Amino acid sequence: MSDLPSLHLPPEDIQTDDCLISYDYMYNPTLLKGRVAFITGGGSGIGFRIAEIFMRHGCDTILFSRSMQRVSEAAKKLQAATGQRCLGLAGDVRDPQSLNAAVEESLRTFSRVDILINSAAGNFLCPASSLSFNAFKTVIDIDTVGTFNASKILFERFFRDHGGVIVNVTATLSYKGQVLQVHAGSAKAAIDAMTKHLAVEWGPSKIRVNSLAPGPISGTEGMRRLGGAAADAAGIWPTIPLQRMGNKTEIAHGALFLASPLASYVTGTTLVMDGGSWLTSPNHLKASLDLWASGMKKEKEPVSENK
Ligand SMILES: CC/C=C\C/C=C\C/C=C\C/C=C\C/C=C\C/C=C\C=C\C(=O)SCCNC(=O)CCNC(=O)[C@H](O)C(C)(C)COP(=O)(O)OP(=O)(O)OC[C@H]1O[C@@H](n2cnc3c(N)ncnc32)[C@H](O)[C@@H]1OP(=O)(O)O
Ligand SMILES: NC(=O)C1=CN([C@@H]2O[C@H](COP(=O)(O)OP(=O)(O)OC[C@H]3O[C@@H](n4cnc5c(N)ncnc54)[C@H](OP(=O)(O)O)[C@@H]3O)[C@@H](O)[C@H]2O)C=CC1
Repeated sequence: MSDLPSLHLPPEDIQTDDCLISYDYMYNPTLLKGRVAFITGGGSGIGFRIAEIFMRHGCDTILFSRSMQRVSEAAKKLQAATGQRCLGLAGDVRDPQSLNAAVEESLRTFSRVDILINSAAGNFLCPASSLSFNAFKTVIDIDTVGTFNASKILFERFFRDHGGVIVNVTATLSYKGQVLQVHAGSAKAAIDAMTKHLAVEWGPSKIRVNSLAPGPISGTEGMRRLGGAAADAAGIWPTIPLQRMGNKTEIAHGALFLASPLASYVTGTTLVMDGGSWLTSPNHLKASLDLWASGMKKEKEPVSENK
C-alpha cells in the first residue's frame, strides 16, 4: 500500500473566526487572481472562511453584514493574513438601499465585482406551533429576500454588462423536512429554486448561479444554535456516511470551485457538502424538542463563543 494521505482527510480549520495558522494549497494559488468577491455574512463563520480561502487565491473581498465592528475586525485579520485587500461594509440584506450603497462603494474601491457569495442568514430552533408570524417572516426576509436583493443589485450594477458568478449558501434542511426548522428549511429551499430561475435567465449574460448546501459544520454559529453540542454529546456523527462533521475550510473549497473557472460549465445546480449526512440522519424529533424546551426558546439569542 502507498503512504499517501487519505482522500477523506479534512483540510486544516480552526473553531473561531480567525485565519488559518497554515494552509496547504491544493489548487493553483492564482486561481482567483485579480478577482473581487462581495460576500454577505462574510464577517463570521462559513462566510469568513470563504473570504479567507478566496483571498489566499488572489481575490480581493468585500464583507457585508449588519455589524460594522464585526466586518471591520474581520477585514483587518484577513488582510494581515493574506496580503489581499478586504473592505468591511455595514448594512442589512433586507434593505436594498444599504446593499446598493455598499455595491457602489465596492465598485468605487475595486472598479469591479466578479463574484457574489450569499452567506448571510438567520436561524434558531423553534417548533412551527411556537413560531410567531414575524419570526417566520424574518428568516425568509434575511435568507431568501436578502439573497434576491443582493443578486439583483449586483446584476444591475455590474454582472449584466460584465458577467459574474453567484454562489448561494443554502442547506439540506428541506430535503427530509427537518423538525423545528420550517422557517430556515423553507427559506433555503426557495433559494435553491431561485438559483435555477436565475441560472436560466442570466446564463446568456455569462452569469453562473449555483447553490452550495453544507451539512453540520464545526466552529459555526449554525452548529451552536441548532444543537451541535447535544449532537456531539450524543455521539451521532458515526451515523452519517463520512462519520464526522465538516469544517469551514472544506465548505470554502466548495465555494472556490463553484466561483472559479474550474466550474466554467456548472450552473443552476446545488453542490451538497454534508458527508452524506442528510441521506442517513434520523430526524431527531424528541431530542430537538427537549433541547428547545430546555432553554433555547427562552434565550432567543444564544450566547456565541465568538462574540
Ligand atoms: C441527539 C441530538 C440532539 C439534538 C440535535 C439534533 C440534531 C442536530 C444535529 C446537528 C445540528 C447541527 C448542525 C445543523 C446542520 C445544518 C444547519 C443548517 C442551516 C443553518 C442555517 C443558518 O442560518 S445558521 C446561521 C446562524 N446565524 C444566525 O442566525 C445569525 C443571525 N441571526 C439573527 O440576527 C437573529 O437570530 C434573527 C434571525 C432572529 C434575526 O434578528 P432580528 O432581525 O434582530 O430579529 P428579531 O427582531 O430579534 O426577531 C424577529 C422575530 O423572530 C423572533 N425570534 C428571534 N429569535 C427567536 C428564537 N430563538 N426562537 C423563536 N423566535 C425567535 C422574535 O421574537 C421576533 O418575533 P416577534 O413575533 O416577537 O416580533
Ligand atoms: N453552520 C452550519 O452548519 C450551516 C450553515 N449553513 C449556512 O451557512 C451560512 C453561514 O452560517 P454560519 O457560519 O453558521 O453562521 P453565521 O451566523 O456566522 O453567519 C451568518 C452571517 O450573516 C450575517 N447576517 C445575518 N443577518 C444579516 C442581515 N440581515 N444582513 C446582513 N448580514 C446578516 C451575520 O452578521 P451580522 O450579525 O453582523 O449581520 C453573520 O455574519 C448561512 O447561510 C447558513 O444558513 C448551512 C448549513 C449548515
